[in-house]
Amino acid sequence: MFRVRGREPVPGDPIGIDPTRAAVRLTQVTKEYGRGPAKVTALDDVSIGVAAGSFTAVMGPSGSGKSTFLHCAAGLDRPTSGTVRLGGQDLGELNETQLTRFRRTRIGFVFQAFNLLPSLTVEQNITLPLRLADAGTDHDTVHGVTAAVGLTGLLGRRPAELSGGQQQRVAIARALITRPEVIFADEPTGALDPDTAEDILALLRRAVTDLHQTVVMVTHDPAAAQHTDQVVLLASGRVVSRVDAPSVPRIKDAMARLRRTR
Ligand SMILES: Nc1ncnc2c1ncn2[C@@H]1O[C@H](COP(=O)(O)OP(=O)(O)OP(=O)(O)O)[C@@H](O)[C@H]1O
Repeated sequence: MFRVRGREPVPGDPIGIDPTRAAVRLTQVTKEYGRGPAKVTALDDVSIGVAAGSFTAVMGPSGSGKSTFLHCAAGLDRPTSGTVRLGGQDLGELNETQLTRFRRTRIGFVFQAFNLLPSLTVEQNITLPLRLADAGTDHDTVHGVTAAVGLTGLLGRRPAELSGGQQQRVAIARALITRPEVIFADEPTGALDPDTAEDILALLRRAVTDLHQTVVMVTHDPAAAQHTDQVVLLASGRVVSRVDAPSVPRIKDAMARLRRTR
């Protein structure tokens, strides 16, 4: 992701990634909250590309802009300036209705709190994005996805009848069902015990490796981030560092270096 090896960024092409390989591409994105003395620059001129079929972790200290990055990249919020392209679509060109439809059909979301609808069965939760998009629910696709996430046999249950790890599997299946351009995951293992968290991260890894999905995950946890292909470190709203082929020691080292320079 980001820079093709050996290629330096050039003016007008701040990212240096082959655009045909970018699933998400932010160009000079700034996000400000408030005005005047109360103004906060949560993202500060961020240019970054995420290659299709990659697994990326976004890390950084509290308040560094991780959630804002995720919200802007996923079309949940609009940048103050700059452009976000997802699957070739400039999100700034879409009105609110179009953007909502785009999110439903082209983007998958996985949250720490699972965000399942309690009154729906597992199967109904998983197929909800298809029904919201007026798309047909093909039986083979539903069963393929539920088997891939290990939920076979649980389709008739309701979320309250599942463990936390099983609920997160439902959320991941729901994110996968539309085969989105990108799945954005916000602390997806934050509410899980370490063993269950490992299972969920392995599942996200398989979504990338076997199903060729693109996953962007915000996390505080180096143990979670080591499952990814690259870690992007944010500080004060800027991308300050990147760790390829991350391991826990390499991530901790990069974070320690970041703390020393702040
Ligand atoms: N709606 C908002 N209004 C005003 N300021 C905001 C708003 N949302 C975020 N901020 C500010 O923007 C900055 C970045 O916040 P953000 O939530 O993106 O950081 P974060 O890295 O996700 O933090 P954390 O790890 O604590 O969740 C912070 O200074 C925060 O206070």
